[in-house]
Amino acid sequence: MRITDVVEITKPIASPIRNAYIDFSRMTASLVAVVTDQVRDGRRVVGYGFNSNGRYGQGGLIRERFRDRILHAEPDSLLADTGDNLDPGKVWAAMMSNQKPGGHGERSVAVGTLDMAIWDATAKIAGKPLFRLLAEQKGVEANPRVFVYAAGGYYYPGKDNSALRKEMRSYLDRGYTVVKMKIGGASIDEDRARIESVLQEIGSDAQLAVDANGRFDLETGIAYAKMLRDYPLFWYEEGGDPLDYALQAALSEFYPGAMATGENLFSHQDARNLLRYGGMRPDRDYLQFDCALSYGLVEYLRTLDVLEQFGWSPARCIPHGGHQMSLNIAAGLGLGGNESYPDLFQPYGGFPDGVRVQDGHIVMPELPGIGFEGKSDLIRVMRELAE
Ligand SMILES: O=C([O-])CC(=O)C(=O)O
Ligand SMILES: [Mg+2]
Repeated sequence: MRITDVVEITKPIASPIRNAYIDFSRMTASLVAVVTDQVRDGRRVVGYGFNSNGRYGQGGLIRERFRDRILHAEPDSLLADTGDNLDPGKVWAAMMSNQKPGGHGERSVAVGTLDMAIWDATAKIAGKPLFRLLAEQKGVEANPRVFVYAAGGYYYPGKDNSALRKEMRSYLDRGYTVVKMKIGGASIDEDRARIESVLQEIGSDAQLAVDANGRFDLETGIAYAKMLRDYPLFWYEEGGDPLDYALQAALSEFYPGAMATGENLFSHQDARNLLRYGGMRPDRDYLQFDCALSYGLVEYLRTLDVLEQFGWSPARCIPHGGHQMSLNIAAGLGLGGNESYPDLFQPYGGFPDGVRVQDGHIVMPELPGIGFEGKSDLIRVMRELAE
């Protein structure tokens, strides 16, 4: 068997929203297809992938570098020892040949996008949902019921606190028990008023997480920590620059509640440095590494090994990104849950049709691969690319 083609298209996922750092008015994402010569249920096996929001499409890197490394590799060198399926680890090694270590830049997004498609193809060839395949490989029991929380609460032209409350209420109406909003894109007094307004709205029906998107310097991060600790929040996310581990450690001295970070760390080495130097607390904090931005699941498995080495449970991981790939990892390998953007970044995010959030959880359907075929608006754009 072999991979016969790798195709990429860069698609807009623009919206008028803004966090504390960027707006999404020109945001794009790469959609990729990895075409194989295999046929299952009368259809050619094609694996699909896309990168999460926030880092733009990676068409240049995918088309000019990584695609060729896959297609020029000796086909048998990409296969499992059984010879009847791909080995995602070997495809990963082919993509990363002749790459220096460190300085991860955005090549990790290009590789993560392709890696998603390779795992999709691999699980489809095996005829199983990816989460079942992962649990089997690891020798653990899969749990198809996954915690999800609703991320939104962006700054938006003309959006006042009543619109923010209405947005959060709509997430509760859709079954979520944790909601997230942005902070750091307004004054601290305004943000306090926004938080109080949302807390009043959700009452005891749900909990609130807040996300500063890495905006704060140490002084501002501490000022926010002191303000935020007045409230029973689910977590305080990404206060300062993602690579400033000393800042993260200092913030935790001022914030006794749960903190979350990691969506902008793109390698297991960066993850390890966060655990070494970031003062993160394994009994309460959350890690948000997103495989689609950070060299894919082959690398995420290394990151999970690092966690284990440092005494962290995979249950402390709730990845960024809101895609079905991380849902599979959560269900297969026991992560604590996954992000979800109920109203944003469609058709890429979200769940297969018919999956409903109940009591803050979804149940994974038994679809071969990642499950894209179960989401009609998504599989339509995927098939336009390669079938
Ligand atoms: O606004 C963004 O870039 C997305 C983000 O941080 C999140 O989902 O946690
Ligand atoms: Mg975030």
